[in-house]
Amino acid sequence: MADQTHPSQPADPDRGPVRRGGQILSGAAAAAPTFDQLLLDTRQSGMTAPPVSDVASTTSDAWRVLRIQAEFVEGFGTLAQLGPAVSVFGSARTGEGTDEYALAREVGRRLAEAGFAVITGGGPGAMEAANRGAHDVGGVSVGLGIELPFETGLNPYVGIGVDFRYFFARKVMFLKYAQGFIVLPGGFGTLDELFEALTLVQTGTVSRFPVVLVDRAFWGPLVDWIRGALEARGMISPGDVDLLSVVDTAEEAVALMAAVQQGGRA
Ligand SMILES: CC(C)=CCNc1ncnc2c1ncn2[C@@H]1O[C@H](COP(=O)(O)O)[C@@H](O)[C@H]1O
Repeated sequence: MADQTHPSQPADPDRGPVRRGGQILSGAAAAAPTFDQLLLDTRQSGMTAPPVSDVASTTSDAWRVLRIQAEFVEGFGTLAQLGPAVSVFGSARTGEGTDEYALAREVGRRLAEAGFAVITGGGPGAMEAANRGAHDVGGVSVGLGIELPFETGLNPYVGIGVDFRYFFARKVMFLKYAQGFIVLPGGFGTLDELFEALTLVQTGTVSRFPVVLVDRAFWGPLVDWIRGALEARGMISPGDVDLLSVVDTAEEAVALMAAVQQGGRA
């Protein structure tokens, strides 16, 4: 079978310690699958899907629902009192010292200065920078961490942190406790978070929810493709693309959030 190992997901069981659920794990414990893998990755060797008749495995999937439920309870409990907040997404690989990092940090700072809590995925890169910006000015800095098969952990600028085992539970929190999304340049994870929000706004599941893309040069080709392919071929309605705002600066992005918060158009 072809090696499908992702460069950022070392499969070596002898790798160094990893941090999961607030614990430092090493050796066999570090190599053990995450809860999300056990639930979803039934094709990987050692985690084969049970035959339908395997009552014990089927029951264990059912029991997993209780753990999932506990995750929602913890998230709701921690975030219920947050006040106005904006979720900021962007690449986990954005390096300190780059323009993208500075932009994310400025977004975090300006959001905090405007009275918003800053919610991120709690990881490195743009997430760290946005948390850091909020932290710089004494703002509320939230990290919703995710257990991953390789080393991760909440960045040091997270003030309120919740560690999730299931991606889907964590995604509910990004939406439920935010007044809008600011999306910085990023990869698959960022696109996933962006398109989930857009689908919910498009279908009217959430309303008055601004989705702001920062960096025209980066996002412009995607917006052009949405217009030229999705809209042109009738896959979305005319005007759906306007659910996205595209700006170049942190100042513009935060001003849009503040305007919607004060009763303007999303
Ligand atoms: C160096 C590395 C890959 C670390 C991964 N550590 C992570 N920690 C927390 N959230 C993450 C991580 N990777 C991806 N995400 C989620 O996916 C988005 C970034 O994914 P990407 O780098 O654009 O695709 C983030 O907004 C975050 O919610």
